Amino acid sequence: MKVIEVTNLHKRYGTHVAVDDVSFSVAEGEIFGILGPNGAGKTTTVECLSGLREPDRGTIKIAGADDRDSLKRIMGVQLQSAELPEKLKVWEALDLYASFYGRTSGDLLERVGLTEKRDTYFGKLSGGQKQRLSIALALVGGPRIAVLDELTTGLDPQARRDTWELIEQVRNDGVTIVLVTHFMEEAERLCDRLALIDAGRVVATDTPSGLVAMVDDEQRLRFRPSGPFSEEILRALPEVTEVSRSGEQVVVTGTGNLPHAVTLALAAEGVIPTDLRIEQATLDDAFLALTGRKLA
Ligand SMILES: Nc1ncnc2c1ncn2[C@@H]1O[C@H](COP(=O)(O)OP(=O)(O)OP(=O)(O)O)[C@@H](O)[C@H]1O
Repeated sequence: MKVIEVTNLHKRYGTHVAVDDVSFSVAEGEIFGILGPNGAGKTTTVECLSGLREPDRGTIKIAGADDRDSLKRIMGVQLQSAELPEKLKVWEALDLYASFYGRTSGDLLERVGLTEKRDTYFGKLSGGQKQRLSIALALVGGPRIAVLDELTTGLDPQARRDTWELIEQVRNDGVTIVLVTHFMEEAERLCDRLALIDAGRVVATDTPSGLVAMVDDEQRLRFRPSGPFSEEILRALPEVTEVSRSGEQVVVTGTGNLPHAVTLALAAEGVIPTDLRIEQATLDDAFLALTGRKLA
């Protein structure tokens, strides 16, 4: 079932078109990503989605939300770099937000792993803890949909991974998630489907693997052979398009079930591919092919 349907969304700031004819839909229970470089129009899109900005044109349908009040109940929003007063304690922030919805914060602190920080000032939290709190604040109204904007920007790799796990837990609890990001790795790891957006336009919408396959299903294998062999045995395989050497390493490019075909052919010669690495095209490659630009 579709819970969000955006059709031909358009938003200008003065003469600058920030969002140009954007359409996508989000199914219940999905983590739907909006991935694109800085300035692509991602934040403007989700601000329109959450009723914080009025679009110039286009329609936005949120299942069950016919007015602003019902939208507020259905959708929880965490906006980019939302700051709280330094001297607000974690529990005070949660209670304050809960009061907006006439609710209590329940076990949210525990769910986001901040129980021990309940009496800590916002200003004393680490980047990752601030982000955990902002997820808790987006969830405090018990929403069916959570919109999370650039959640892991500025976090170290461990804090980023912890936040990803938390987002997955939230989804497992039945919340549909719209995730704005400019990190390819984050989109690949978390999103069921995503819209690639560039200069205000959606350039493609699909699963991460579908987007990559759209561009290129070529893979590259790198390995060190355990002994000498003739490269011709690999060139003869229908899966292989190219074989080259880089020092001691053999690099094989091809399609289909390339790892299986190559290891089998080598095994027949008594050769083991050691330090075997498989490199596949990434979302970055897909973005580059679709827009002529790199994501990062
Ligand atoms: N309030 C505003 N007034 C004027 N221009 C704006 C405003 N907000 C955004 N813009 C411009 O609109 C374009 C889209 O901005 P938006 O913040 O939606 O992009 P984004 O993809 O979220 O980028 P980022 O990842 O950098 O936040 C940018 O060129 C930005 O400079």
